[in-house]
Amino acid sequence: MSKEPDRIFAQPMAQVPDFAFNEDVVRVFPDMIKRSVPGYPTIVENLGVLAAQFAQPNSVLYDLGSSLGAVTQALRRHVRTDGCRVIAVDNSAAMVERCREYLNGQDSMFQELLPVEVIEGDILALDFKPASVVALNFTLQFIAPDQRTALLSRIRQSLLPGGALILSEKLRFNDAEEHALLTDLHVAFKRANGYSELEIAQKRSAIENVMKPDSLEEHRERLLAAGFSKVVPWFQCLNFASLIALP
Ligand SMILES: C[S@@+](CC[C@H](N)C(=O)[O-])C[C@H]1O[C@@H](n2cnc3c(N)ncnc32)[C@H](O)[C@@H]1O
Ligand SMILES: O=C(O)C(=O)C[C@]1(C(=O)O)C=C[C@@H](O)C=C1
Repeated sequence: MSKEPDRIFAQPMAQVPDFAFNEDVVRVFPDMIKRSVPGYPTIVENLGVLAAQFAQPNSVLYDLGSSLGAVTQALRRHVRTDGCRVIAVDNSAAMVERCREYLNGQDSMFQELLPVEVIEGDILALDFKPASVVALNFTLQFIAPDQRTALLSRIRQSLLPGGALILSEKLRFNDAEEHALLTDLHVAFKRANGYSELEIAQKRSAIENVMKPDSLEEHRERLLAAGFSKVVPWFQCLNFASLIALP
């Protein structure tokens, strides 16, 4: 994986453009996401551990909004179920190209990994195959809010008995004091990881139009409305959380 440090927002910008998963972001993405999302390495590795418990023989494991394939690689490290294959989907051409390179690297280092297909495409237009594990790792927050229930319903329809959706998201909080505290602590986390006040402020304006976090309550209600029967949070670090949703 690229070790290039994220300096995308380090210089003052006259106008901060909306955040996009372009070439510049792809180059620094491993560094950016690790320094921006508290608990990210723990979530990714354990997503593989969880997936191994839900994987059903001869089914598909989806990594939706796969970026550079960190989740796909974790699925391939942990899932040993017969006949499973991974389908990773992302609509950023730059991400998909680099993701394929990294997965070729994983294939050359390890034997007997699950087969994987990386699709460049919109997850809203995906024709889902019967799946036992679907991972949405910090992807739903970038989907237009009015499209989210329909997407989750389609995922629910594709899930086999015994399977699970694993959904990780940045959260907002309905309680203003809780929201302010966890937002401040997230800023402290970024500062501790070497981001300047300018970088933090410019990144905030870049993502505010494109990334719309929901509260835990909204996630729970929407997942139930989409047909899931049970929603179990398994991880939270500051304002970032991951949930298991059972069909
Ligand atoms: C924060 S990143 C996901 C990080 C990744 N899952 C990981 O764990 O490293 C969000 C990704 O979702 C992708 N994305 C956003 N909207 C999408 C859509 N409609 N269809 C497919 N991919 C999408 C972006 O291109 C981006 O790569
Ligand atoms: O909230 C922030 O400041 C973030 O940087 C979060 C976040 C994310 O949650 O996906 C936003 C964009 C990048 O993909 C990396 C991290």
